[in-house]
Amino acid sequence: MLQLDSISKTYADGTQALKQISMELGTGMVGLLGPNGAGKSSLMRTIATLQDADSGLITMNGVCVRSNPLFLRSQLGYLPQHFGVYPHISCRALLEHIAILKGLNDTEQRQAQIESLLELTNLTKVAERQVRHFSGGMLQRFGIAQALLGNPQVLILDEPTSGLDPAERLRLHKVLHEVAKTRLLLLSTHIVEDIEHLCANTYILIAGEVVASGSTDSLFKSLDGKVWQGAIDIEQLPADAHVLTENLYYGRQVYRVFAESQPHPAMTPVKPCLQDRYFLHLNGIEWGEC
Ligand SMILES: Nc1ncnc2c1ncn2[C@@H]1O[C@H](COP(=O)(O)OP(=O)(O)OP(=O)(O)O)[C@@H](O)[C@H]1O
Repeated sequence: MLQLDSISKTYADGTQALKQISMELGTGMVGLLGPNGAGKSSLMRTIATLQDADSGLITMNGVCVRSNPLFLRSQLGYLPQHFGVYPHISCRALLEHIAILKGLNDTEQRQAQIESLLELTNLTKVAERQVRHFSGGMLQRFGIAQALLGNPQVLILDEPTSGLDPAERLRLHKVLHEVAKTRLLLLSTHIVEDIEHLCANTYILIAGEVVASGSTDSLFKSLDGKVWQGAIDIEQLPADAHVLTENLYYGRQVYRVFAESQPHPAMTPVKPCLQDRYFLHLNGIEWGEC
């Protein structure tokens, strides 16, 4: 549906935010996982046609998006990382206002769509409340409802779960899962659990580059037999063993380590997870299969 070929972007101050990004995106939820400053928002804004790339190709169903931005915009819903709302207006009235701006002119159809989006995002009961009284999670669900007005085939969400408490995050996950059944949903996040819960396919973006991509489970299953865990003195690790993460469990420092064979007698093999693969790249660990 949406294809990116070697997209690059350098800002006026010389920051190279995107380096030769290529992606093939079909229906369903696709995760874009990366740390702060990786280029996620730059990529989202570029795909959403809010800024142009310096080079490369973006096509939507075969149509060149960089030269026909309106073609994608007419099928696009976008929720930026930070979005503003008119605070002194009810949720329903604001959706109505945005729907009209989006050109939903048929009153009956517009209202039916608003009702179904309120339902989908669990906002029906609070629809008459002013959005300024909304919690962070409600505000994000409102953001998704407004992005879905007009039934776009592509939905881009930039870090929608940032700052939400665990219960709100799970509530939002349910909404996103539902929404992605019938469209492409590109989800940018630095939260590994978001991707684990939601995305069948993932791109890992670090310093403007896609360093890994594929089905989410294949990304970490390839580390099978190479991840070890234990509370050891890391000075005793051999040179070809690399610390992925260190965690405290009840005051004890426990390391997860990447190594082709058992790096220390006190380390046991553990099932790899997406976080292991993510930290492999974040820590700049060289591995032949990356
Ligand atoms: N308008 C801009 N002008 C100059 N540099 C920019 C601009 N926007 C982003 N950058 C820089 O580009 C790089 C990528 O930033 P971007 O916001 O795309 O990353 P991100 O992965 O979304 O990070 P975060 O999660 O912190 O928002 C960073 O070094 C950032 O400082």
